[in-house]
Amino acid sequence: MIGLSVVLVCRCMLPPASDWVAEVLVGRLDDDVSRTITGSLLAAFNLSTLEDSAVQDQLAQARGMNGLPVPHAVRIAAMGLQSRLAALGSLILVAFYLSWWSAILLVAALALASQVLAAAWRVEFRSWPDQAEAQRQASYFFELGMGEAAKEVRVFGLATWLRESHLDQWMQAMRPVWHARRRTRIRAFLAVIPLAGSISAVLLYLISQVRGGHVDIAAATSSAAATLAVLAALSPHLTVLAQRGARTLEALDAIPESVAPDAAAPSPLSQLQTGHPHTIRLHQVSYRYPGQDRDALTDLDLEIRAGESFALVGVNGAGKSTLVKLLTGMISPTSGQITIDGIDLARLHLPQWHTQIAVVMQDFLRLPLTASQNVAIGHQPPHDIRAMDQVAERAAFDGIVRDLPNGWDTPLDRNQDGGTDLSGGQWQRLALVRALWAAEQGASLLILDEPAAALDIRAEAELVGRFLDLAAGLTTLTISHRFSVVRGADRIGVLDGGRIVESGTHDTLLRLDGRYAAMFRAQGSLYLTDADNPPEPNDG
Ligand SMILES: Nc1ncnc2c1ncn2[C@@H]1O[C@H](COP(=O)(O)OP(=O)(O)OP(=O)(O)O)[C@@H](O)[C@H]1O
Repeated sequence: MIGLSVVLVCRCMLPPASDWVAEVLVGRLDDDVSRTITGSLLAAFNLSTLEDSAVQDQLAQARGMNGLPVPHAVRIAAMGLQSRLAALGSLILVAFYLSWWSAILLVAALALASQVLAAAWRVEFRSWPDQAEAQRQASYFFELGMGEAAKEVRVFGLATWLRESHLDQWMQAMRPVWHARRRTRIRAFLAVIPLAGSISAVLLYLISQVRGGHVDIAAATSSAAATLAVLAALSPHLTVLAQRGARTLEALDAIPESVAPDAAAPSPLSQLQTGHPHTIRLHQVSYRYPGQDRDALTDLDLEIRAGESFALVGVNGAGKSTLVKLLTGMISPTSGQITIDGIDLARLHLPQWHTQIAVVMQDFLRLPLTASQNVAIGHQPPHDIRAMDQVAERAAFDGIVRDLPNGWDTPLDRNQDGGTDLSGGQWQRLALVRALWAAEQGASLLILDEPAAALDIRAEAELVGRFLDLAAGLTTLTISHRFSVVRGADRIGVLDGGRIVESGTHDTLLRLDGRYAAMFRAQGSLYLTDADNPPEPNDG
């Protein structure tokens, strides 16, 4: 009797106890999972790793897209454990009140049904990982319509196309799963027949025992309830799901290695001398994006001298932004070498290199933070806001700050209390102020990649000119399609077919009458048709 009481008490206590343990574990795992995924992603300096579709699939698996998120798996494992222990309790009751052979028959039938059903579930789950790409695509189409492209999608009437593309990818992902599900349902149905037969046989035996007076009514009631409760233990999907969770855990474990192999600093690291402008050399540098069949840059030789303002021009797709990504260490050359003051960039500690760079990209950051935080991002915030005022004044941003409801402390985000937004051109000015602020903090290489394309041509030329004056003495790399912006640089390089095909001052290149001169004339002739924009080429 004591043994039985223990079994009953354990059965009652088990669910809350295992739920509690599971929740404690889930709390810890949730934290670990998000730290591993976001931590690894943010630690990855190499953008090509993040763009790699194999890494994308692995990330999707680690998030549980094709299996089960790890925390859910823990809850499911706890439920599986509960149902097994509950079944064990029921079987002990059957063995005690009725007969050992009844319990053994139920165990055998339960094990058989569980095996067959688990195999059926496995077939279905095996079809999931192959669908990672299609599922990602489906989510992409959905998010495109909801996120940054929401305006264009609607204006261009792309909603139907997006919906159909989303559905198409989703069906492509789900069809094999549904097919596997249909195939396994019949097997699952057949698997429960022996179990149902065994339960019926035990119940019939129980009735015969009651009629024969061998079992009293209390024992009969307990046995009947326990026999039927065995069915509740038939939960093989819980086991299989928990196993899927274990696979998710494996994918999660592999992430730091595959996403951010570059996060571990190369050894031995070289120390860059700071406090002066740097000379950058590219020696026979080639770069090919993963999965592409041709180079974006080929055997590129280039020297940007310390303190020089260098400008790069080239048609769309010539490789200008790729060069910026290489110089900032976001991608590594497929072959060749980049050196900074003679030190291989691959051997520099990237965070240290980044303190030396101020960059204004085409798609620069717009953060939902205050104006001053947006300027100081990545560098020291001002101890005294007057220092930032001075930088803003030099970049003609002071008027914009004055017009903000709360000056530098205004959140540049309409969703926040007292927040506002800037126009595209004002944001670009802010990005330039950010670069100047970085220079104040010690950055000595300024990279401007189409720095003010949202401004009109005169405002851009005026702003970039002013910016380059302020940055005099630092090494600057300016990329622009506008000749009014690049013509003032110490040296201009023309990038074509992945190589620098011409370089020199504006005047030298015009005299050369090559690619630069042709592009300059072409742009000039366009402006000649616009009475509001004075022609520039003739005065070069
Ligand atoms: N993430 C990427 N994956 C694959 N190919 C890419 C990727 N980014 C750029 N490319 C390709 O590399 C080449 C160089 O692109 P890049 O963006 O460097 O040109 P760009 O000179 O900056 O062009 P633009 O003037 O239009 O900004 C192009 O052929 C482009 O299609």
